[in-house]
Amino acid sequence: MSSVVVLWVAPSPNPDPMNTCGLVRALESSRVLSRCQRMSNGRRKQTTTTWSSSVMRCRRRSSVVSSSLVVNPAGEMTLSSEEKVYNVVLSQAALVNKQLRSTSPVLDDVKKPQDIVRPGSLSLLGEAYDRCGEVCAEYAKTFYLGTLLMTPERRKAIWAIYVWCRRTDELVDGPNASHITPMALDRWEARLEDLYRGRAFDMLDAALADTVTRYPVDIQPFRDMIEGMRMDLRKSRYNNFDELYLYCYYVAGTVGLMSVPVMGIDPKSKATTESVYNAALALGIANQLTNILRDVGEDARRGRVYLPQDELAQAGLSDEDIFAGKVTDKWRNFMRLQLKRARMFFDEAEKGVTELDAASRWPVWASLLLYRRILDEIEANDYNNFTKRAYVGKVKKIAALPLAYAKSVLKVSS
Ligand SMILES: CC(C)=CCC/C(C)=C/CC/C(C)=C/CC/C(C)=C/[C@@H]1[C@@H](COP(=O)(O)OP(=O)(O)O)[C@]1(C)CC/C=C(\C)CC/C=C(\C)CCC=C(C)C
Ligand SMILES: [Mn+2]
Repeated sequence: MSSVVVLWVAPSPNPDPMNTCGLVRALESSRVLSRCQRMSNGRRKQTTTTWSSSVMRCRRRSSVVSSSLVVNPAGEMTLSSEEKVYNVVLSQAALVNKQLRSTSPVLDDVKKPQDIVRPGSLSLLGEAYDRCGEVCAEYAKTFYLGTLLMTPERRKAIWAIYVWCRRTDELVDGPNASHITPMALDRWEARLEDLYRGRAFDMLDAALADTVTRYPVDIQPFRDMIEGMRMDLRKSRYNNFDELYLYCYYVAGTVGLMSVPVMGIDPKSKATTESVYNAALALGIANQLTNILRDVGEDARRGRVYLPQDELAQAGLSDEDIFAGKVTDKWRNFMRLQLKRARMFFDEAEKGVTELDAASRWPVWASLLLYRRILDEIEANDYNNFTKRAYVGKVKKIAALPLAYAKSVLKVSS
């Protein structure tokens, strides 16, 4: 298990049972707040941070240097989502440390024995990966183009992961979504466990089964993504940012953790593996927050509000305002803070992109720049995310690609 040291911090004499810690003050003070950052050996050091969440404000309210604790709806102190997720980051980083940063031959060059002894299955596997590439090209053209810069082995592995994620998302978001039950998700998870044991159900699973034998990709983020889909089935409101953070980790932060072992870390990088994983997690969270802010109206029409209820209340807003869909000054102010937080996660992510293997940086930069642009478009729409979909036009999209390329070559962050 992970070596994270869970600091027990005495609860404040007057804990906030509703966890109503808000975003405003957290953002105001985020640059000076101390955050308990973990070091690669599992110890922690105090450092200044730009991260912000209502959780942090709770920590301060506890009048301690730092706490990993929040108060749950039953009024009990419990580990914050950030802390729970960090345990996954640590175990994934440990797994990768063992393999990616060892002096063993580059994984790309390793021929798996079964490829040599079973040539028949090799071509089947080849077909499976090709199909993954086609699906990827169909659903995410820009991203697919980016993967073409990667080495052939890495590109195929990323396609296989992409396809598994896309299929998982389609279960709850696709045309058959209304028939999906928790039991169906249990079956999907059983299939995942099987493929990790080398027993693939279909050819797309077979591609992933092969990928996970080639790269140190832990199963936990995959399980967690399925958990996120379960959460989506049973929950349509989020009391606070801590709850939302966990959801964002499940459905998107996991993608970052799955991808880095394949994309690789620059052998010249001085960053800790853990910090790169943290950045990958941040990019997933940033993307999902952006997705949520873009789709407020669309989600509301499905009866869903992914915005933290306590922050809405603090802004003088409620679900009714969202269903009414009127852009008021209250809404604009609320949105400004939400955008600010999403941008902070993008900033955190940027620090890690430059540490990735050179050939993997471009698609990540492209995806980061393009997704972050959606936030600018929400502003340009005067925060009307009820009836206008923030969209990055083709010209802007194309213009972002050489910029992404330059950033990946020059190894700079903005
Ligand atoms: C280069 C790159 C982007 C690699 C990721 C490849 C990959 C495996 C993607 C899978 C994405 C996927 C299908 C996820 C399923 C859940 C889901 C749909 C999440 C939402 C994505 C946006 O998709 P879309 O706009 O199509 O949403 P709709 O379904 O239409 O609503 C998400 C918002 C999140 C996806 C999360 C990422 C792409 C995380 C990327 C992070 C990394 C690749 C880590 C990079 C490393 C460092 C160090 C920064
Ligand atoms: Mn979706």
